[in-house]
Amino acid sequence: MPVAILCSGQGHQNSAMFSLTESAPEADELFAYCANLLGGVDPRELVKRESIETLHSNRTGQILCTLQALATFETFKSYLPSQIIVAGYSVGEVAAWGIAGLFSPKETLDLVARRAEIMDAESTPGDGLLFIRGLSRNAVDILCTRYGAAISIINPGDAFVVGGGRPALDAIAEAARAANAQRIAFIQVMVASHTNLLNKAADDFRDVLLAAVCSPQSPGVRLISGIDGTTVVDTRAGLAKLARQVSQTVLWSECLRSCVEAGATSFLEFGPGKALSEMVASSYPDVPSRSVDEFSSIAGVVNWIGSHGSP
Ligand SMILES: CC(C)(COP(=O)(O)OP(=O)(O)OC[C@H]1O[C@@H](n2cnc3c(N)ncnc32)[C@H](O)[C@@H]1OP(=O)(O)O)[C@@H](O)C(=O)NCCC(=O)NCCSC(=O)CC(=O)O
Repeated sequence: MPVAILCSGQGHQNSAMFSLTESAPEADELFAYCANLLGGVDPRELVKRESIETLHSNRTGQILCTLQALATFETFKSYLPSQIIVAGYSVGEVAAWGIAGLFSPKETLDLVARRAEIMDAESTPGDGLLFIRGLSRNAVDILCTRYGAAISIINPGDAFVVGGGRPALDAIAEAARAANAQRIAFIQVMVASHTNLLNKAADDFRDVLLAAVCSPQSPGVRLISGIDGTTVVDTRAGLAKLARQVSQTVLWSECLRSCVEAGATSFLEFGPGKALSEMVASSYPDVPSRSVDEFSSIAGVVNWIGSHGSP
């Protein structure tokens, strides 16, 4: 009974994001290592003392989200079934490669810090992401073309994330409202991820990835590629896609479909937040899905895994 692990993207960093893992001995080394990437401050302290804006700055946000996924995996990996599927949403895809064993946890954190720095170097203040639900793909494409933005992520159920500069996103939000979109929300992400504004960043990140130390994939793990929802079978081709996702649309609805077609009998989101597990609940109501963020104890997660993903 494979469990599909979903690694969250940026947008829901918060002061309590490490409340389950902060005392887990399995994750302690990772927190200590991460402090080196965060100006010497332990991330468990940092999330409590820094402003919400700082937690959502691009580099800090990418590192915190990746740490959350890796720390959660270290804490719960001995309870997971022998077969898992792993998919990452946006920056979560880098963490997914770490969970699949292709990068060590420390290498994964170093890579995500470089990814963020490279993206920041190609970004303009005001760049960001806008969520729109309730318009067709065609209607969103027309708005993007008209105002100079692009679809960053395709979620299930006529839900899209659009990326671009702030003036373009403001104009699209207004036009989407006029077109009676059901939900329009700015996401707390400071880069126009997965759009052609980051073409150069994708090229630069490819060079970083190809120079990284990559190990064979862990047995029993199926890793899903974000830009097309296919299973990674060839590491070099997969790395090229991991780089391209920086400037290319993420087909998240395809990723979820692939997980289900590969036999996922439950989904566990590693957080922060529960947006991905809620998307699963809407699209695949018969498949149990939860986020680790919804549990108040390690034992609660272990019990859930035990009843939804036996070996
Ligand atoms: C943007 C969001 C906050 C929007 O979520 P919301 O819940 O507010 O909005 P929603 O439209 O999904 O849901 C609103 C209500 O509508 C319901 N609802 C959802 N889909 C529906 C459908 N198809 N039909 C009818 N109702 C529906 C929901 O259950 C919910 O009900 P009810 O109100 O009853 O609950 C969320 O999608 C989110 O957190 N996404 C993750 C953040 C993200 O996209 N990050 C980008 C990462 S980029 C990144 O990481 C950059 C990088 O580094 O590369």
